[in-house]
Amino acid sequence: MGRFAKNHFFCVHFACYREKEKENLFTNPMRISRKIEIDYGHTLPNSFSFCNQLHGHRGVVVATVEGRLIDREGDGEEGMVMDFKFLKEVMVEHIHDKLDHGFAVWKHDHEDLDFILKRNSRVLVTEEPPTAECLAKWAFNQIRCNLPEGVALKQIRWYETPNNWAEYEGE
Ligand SMILES: Nc1nc2c(c(=O)[nH]1)N=C([C@H](O)[C@H](O)COP(=O)(O)OP(=O)(O)OP(=O)(O)O)CN2
Repeated sequence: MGRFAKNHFFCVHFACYREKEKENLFTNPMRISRKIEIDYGHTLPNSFSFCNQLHGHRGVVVATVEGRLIDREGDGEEGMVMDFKFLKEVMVEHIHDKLDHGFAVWKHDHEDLDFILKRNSRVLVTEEPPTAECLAKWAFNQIRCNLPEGVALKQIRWYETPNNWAEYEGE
């Protein structure tokens, strides 16, 4: 192949590659994550450690969602999976505002439940002991159905402490 032909071949292929890349940017799904912080109390009554005490955490919750980039020209969310601001609003309404400064208590922990229900107005009664695992699952189910069309929840990561966390990705 001559030099001109070679250059032409390269340019055509490069242009196609750039077009494809641009196309993929909007058609391949991408993931974004948002973090919120939450102060809550809990107790694990059957734990063999100090976790069986009534105690509190500053939890950190990270939601990861997946979707295709919005390509509607002029749209405020153009080039985004969804605006971080809207993801935060969903997390605040359905996770933070249900537990922040409240207490998570296991439904079978009758002794603590009786006391906490008398004492606190914000109580989350859990199906399982309120471990990081249980709360990650709860948070997942809280926001799963509250996301915009075309955006799927992929994971909730629940940090009980800076060193301990659980991840849940649905069933
Ligand atoms: N698998 C799980 N194990 C434990 C949970 C849990 O939710 N899931 N929870 C606890 C306790 O509630 C406690 O909050 C964790 O205590 P600890 O391990 O002491 O956490 P720290 O980050 O303070 O520990 P460092 O050793 O200082 O890092 C227990 N287990």
